[in-house]
Amino acid sequence: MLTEQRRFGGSLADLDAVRAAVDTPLLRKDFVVEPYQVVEARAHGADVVLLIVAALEDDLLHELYALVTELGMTALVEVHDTGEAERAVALGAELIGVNARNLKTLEVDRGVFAEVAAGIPGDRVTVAESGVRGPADAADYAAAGADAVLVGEALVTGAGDVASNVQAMRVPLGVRR
Ligand SMILES: O=C(O)c1ccccc1NCC(=O)[C@H](O)[C@H](O)COP(=O)(O)O
Repeated sequence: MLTEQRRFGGSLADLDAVRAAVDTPLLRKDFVVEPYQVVEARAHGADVVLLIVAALEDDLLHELYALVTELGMTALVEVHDTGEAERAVALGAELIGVNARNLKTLEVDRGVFAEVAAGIPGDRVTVAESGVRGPADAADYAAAGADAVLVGEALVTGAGDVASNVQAMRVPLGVRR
């Protein structure tokens, strides 16, 4: 759930509404830079908190990661390049997202996933984030080694309803490298 309001129009109220509606694990997707945002995420029912390496000095990244873990949640540690991936790996992050969207320009370059994921050990769960337009992009990310994809826009702009769009993006295990 996007809770970032200024650039992406999300809110904690949206998180509350979805928490009330589903039992599945919920990600708070926001620019988390303060411990209180982690506590707030827990209070609003999130199970996973996004930590964006590019936005966090190492000390703060470690502090927030420890707090997420202490509160019984999981951190999705997001990276955009190989240097950031090294920091995520050194942190001990088990769930690492490679975001193909440049957060400054908002442009997407799907090729970034394969480049960056090459430096992430196989015992970490990798998430390919952004730029999935449909099942073919999900399959391409899987073939490049992604364990999961994070999809936003295509779920609501795709041909079917959200549930059938999600279903269509499920990739058979054999497609993974
Ligand atoms: O991408 C981020 O790191 C991010 C952080 C905080 C708020 C919003 C952020 N990105 C925008 C999105 O959530 C995108 O919709 C998401 O990356 C999915 O991309 P797409 O499937 O291309 O809509």
